[in-house]
Amino acid sequence: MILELDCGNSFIKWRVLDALASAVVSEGVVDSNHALIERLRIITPLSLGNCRLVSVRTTEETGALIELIEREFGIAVVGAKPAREMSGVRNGYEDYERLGLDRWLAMLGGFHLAGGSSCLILDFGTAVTADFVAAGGEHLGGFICPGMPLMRNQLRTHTRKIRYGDEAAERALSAHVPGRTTVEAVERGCSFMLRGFVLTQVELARAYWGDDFTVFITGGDAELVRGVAPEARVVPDLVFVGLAMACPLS
Ligand SMILES: Nc1ncnc2c1ncn2[C@@H]1O[C@H](COP(=O)(O)OP(=O)(O)O)[C@@H](O)[C@H]1O
Ligand SMILES: CC(C)(COP(=O)(O)O)[C@@H](O)C(=O)NCCC(=O)O
Ligand SMILES: [K+]
Repeated sequence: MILELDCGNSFIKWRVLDALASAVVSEGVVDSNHALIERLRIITPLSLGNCRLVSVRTTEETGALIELIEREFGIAVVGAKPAREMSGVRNGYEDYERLGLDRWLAMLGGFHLAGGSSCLILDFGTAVTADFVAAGGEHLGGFICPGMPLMRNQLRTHTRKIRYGDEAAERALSAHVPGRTTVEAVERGCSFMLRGFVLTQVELARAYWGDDFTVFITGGDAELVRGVAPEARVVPDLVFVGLAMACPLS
């Protein structure tokens, strides 16, 4: 079996594939290395052969996780590395190593799923990112802005009177009418910021490519913007699609 990990700034997304990498055996989201190990230990039968991962965390943090997995399961861990060019996509950053690896893999995955035509990749995690890949594979660059967790936490930390818990936040997002409580006003307001971001990015893609492009939406908060661009493909495992391309096993 193959263990796949996507280590973002807030959460570790994990999944276990069967030995042929043809089916997902188990998957989930955890908030710490410890929770990951605990969660994996209860999968039976578990016979991991190898592990591939992508991380946007520090070298130290990523190294510690790799060491932990190697020790715990006795398997080799392969980490995705930055590249100037891969699978037909050319990294557009002035310094290609500075581009977030999660963005890079989502681009590889998106370009592949789009069959090599132009695509716009939107990722709604701790941060929100947009990346533009033209037909032919040239990465034009992208945008980074705060995601839902950062926006709501900024309001909670930098104002005196915006205070609410996670459960109220979740309830508030069941509708999009103007809020009549603080939690509704903030959660729905931030959600509209994300939705507005989708629209402006799609507008920019249209200016470049007319109607000839595919929009991909991924990341933990993808559901908040689903439906804003009805033509968009919501692909929760887009980073994993790219991870398999960047780190083939065997
Ligand atoms: N099952 C889930 N577990 C944890 N967070 C989730 C889940 N589903 C949606 N989310 C939301 O996803 C966001 C984090 O997205 P994610 O892509 O995991 O971020 P990152 O890659 O930066 O760690 C948070 O706002 C969180 O509330
Ligand atoms: C932009 C990001 C913070 C997004 O991380 P995430 O929200 O997925 O945790 C990450 O891709 C990153 O650290 N990138 C390096 C900076 C850059 O891409 O320019
Ligand atoms: K991410």
